[in-house]
Amino acid sequence: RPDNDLHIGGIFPMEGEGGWQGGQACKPAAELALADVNERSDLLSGFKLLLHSNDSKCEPGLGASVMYNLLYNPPQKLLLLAGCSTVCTTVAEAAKMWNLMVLCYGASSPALSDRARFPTLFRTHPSATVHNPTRIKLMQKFGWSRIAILQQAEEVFISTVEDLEAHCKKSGIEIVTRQSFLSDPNDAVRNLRRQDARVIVGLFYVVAARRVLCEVYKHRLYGKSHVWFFIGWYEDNWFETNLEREGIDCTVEQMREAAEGHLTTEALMWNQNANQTTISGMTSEDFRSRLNDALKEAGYDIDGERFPEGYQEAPLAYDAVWAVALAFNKTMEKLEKSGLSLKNFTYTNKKIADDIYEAINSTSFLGVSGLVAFSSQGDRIALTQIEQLSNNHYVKLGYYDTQADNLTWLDREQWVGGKVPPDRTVIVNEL
Ligand SMILES: CC1(C)CO[C@@H](CC(=O)O)CN1
Repeated sequence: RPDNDLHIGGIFPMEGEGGWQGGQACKPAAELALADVNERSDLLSGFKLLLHSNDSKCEPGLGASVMYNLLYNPPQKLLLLAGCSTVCTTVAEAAKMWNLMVLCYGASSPALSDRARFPTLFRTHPSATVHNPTRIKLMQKFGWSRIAILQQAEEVFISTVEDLEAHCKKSGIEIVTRQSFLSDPNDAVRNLRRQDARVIVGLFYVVAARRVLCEVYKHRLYGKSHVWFFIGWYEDNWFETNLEREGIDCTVEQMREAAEGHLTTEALMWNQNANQTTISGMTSEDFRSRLNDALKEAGYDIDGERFPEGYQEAPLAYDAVWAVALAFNKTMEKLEKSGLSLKNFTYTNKKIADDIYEAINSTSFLGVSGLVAFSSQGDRIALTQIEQLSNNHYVKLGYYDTQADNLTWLDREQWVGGKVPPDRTVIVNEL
């Protein structure tokens, strides 16, 4: 092998039953970025970045064996890219033993924000807790200080709720009840009615969300006296599809009626300013058309049935490769001063690993996913977007920059009863 190649490992969830198969769009996106950074003569001074990847199926065990094979088969790898929270947890917990940085492009679990367990983890995918300051900001904007929480009993939602509770406590927002369910939300929704919950934050995967919405319809926990916060990364028509297949005993009309007016929050993964040139020279829309071509090449049909999973997160994988290239570039410049290069890295060389860590830690560039920068826990710092479902389609209500505490509001919200629903029963004294 020529010795001016720098090698990294890539662990992508391509197929598999459970979890997220986001590697389908994220792997092509990462490969686009590799081609782009290797084109740049001003990056990596003559070295080429090569990606060696395998499928984890979003299974931690398979992810571990893929990692083992990447590490114990030449050439030596300098860093690992990975997707899926479960796989990133396993890979990032082990990687420190080989002094390897791990860059996760598809991991939302709040548990990963832990430098003690994951000292070399960085992620271009924001943690699920990124929604919480936005939820609080909206509650303060609409004067809601009495809320309820309904969650599915899954690790990512349990730790997100713990973070939300801490934010509520700090902001003086009372949580009247926190209901959780494993797969049948019936009792939990009934308890919300009993507690007269009016503003409810819902945290569950999309299949559970359909079951919740039908129960909400049955218990009449919707309309002019209730506000729901749902997660914003479900498909746009999530509340009216798969009803038969999943045994939902509500009609499309009933689901639409119950869903009308709900709010959603989500992390922004595509740079909003569509004609802003990013570090690669592309705008995010240029990236979209190149990605679409690459996906068609790979046999996907982005207008039809074979839509690739991970399309939404593809900018995170593209920018993860740029973050690696820029960090390696910075590290090479530093190493050259002492006559060394990244070719001197070995799995036992903590010194060079620390240089790479420092370089990634100080990342700051405009990527197709927006500004790429990491918190001290290695978490992606990201903007969030707020939408509302009005007449069966999502309307953008605004954006929130947590770091700057800046809410951009478009004044498009509509309320079923014509005014902001109160967070509790209001007793009107007849004068
Ligand atoms: C927004 C979503 C769908 C959250 O889960 C991520 C996958 C994971 O955390 O395992 C991918 N992106």
